[in-house]
Amino acid sequence: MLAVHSLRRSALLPRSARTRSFPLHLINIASRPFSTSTTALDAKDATLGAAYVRHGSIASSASRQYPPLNTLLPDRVSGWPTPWITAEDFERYMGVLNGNGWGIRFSSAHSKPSKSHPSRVVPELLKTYHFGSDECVVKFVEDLKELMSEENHHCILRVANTQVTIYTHTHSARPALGSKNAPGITLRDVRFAILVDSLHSTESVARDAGGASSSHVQFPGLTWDEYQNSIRTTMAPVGV
Ligand SMILES: C[C@H](O)[C@H](O)[C@H]1CNC2=NC(N)=NC(=O)C2=N1
Repeated sequence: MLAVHSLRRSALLPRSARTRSFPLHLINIASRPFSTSTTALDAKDATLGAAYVRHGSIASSASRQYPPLNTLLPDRVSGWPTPWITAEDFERYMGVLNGNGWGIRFSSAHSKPSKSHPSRVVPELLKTYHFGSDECVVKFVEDLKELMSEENHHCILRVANTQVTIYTHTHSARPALGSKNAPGITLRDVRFAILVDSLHSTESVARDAGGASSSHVQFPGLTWDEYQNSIRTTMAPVGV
């Protein structure tokens, strides 16, 4: 596990070696068919790995076309706690995010226990990126660090050789219908995920063969009802 804020800049590539600076130049991410598989992710993260399916191997009987991710970037969110995504947000963003390799999981791995939320289980967006070299991983992580600072939004990174998994949820958040604050997925996470994808695409373009690779793991898509159901069964103690 690698918390980005623990990375020392000196351990990373020098600024002069970098090919991109903010603001982000969003490039087209081609819209691709997305399988509307209704397989729910297991609420326990231990079994989640079993739900991983290689991109392209999911049956595409009910595929839909979604607009390119970069046309969907939500505006910067202000204010805390941030509301959880609504059914409308879910419909608008989750299909296309899922089609681009993002999944939702419920996990207690990245949240602290509190009186109002003893189970610590939190929904989070996650995606695994594969890179062609260590240098690309370092470059990606450095750019991520900058993105987190720009967005004032902090994710968890897991780096395993040339594979980087990103997990994002909003700590200071509020269920749409609940009265108590509880961490969850908000438009901050959706926006962050889209920006990370554009970052990765930019890295791919900036680097020649042997650089970033666009291959990713495809998660099964969740319906809004399945998402709500998982929230109810895993986060019941917070009264949502
Ligand atoms: C005060 C500061 O803006 C907050 O602590 C921000 C920082 N980064 C954050 N990142 C995430 N993921 N969730 C938050 O609630 C959050 N809060």
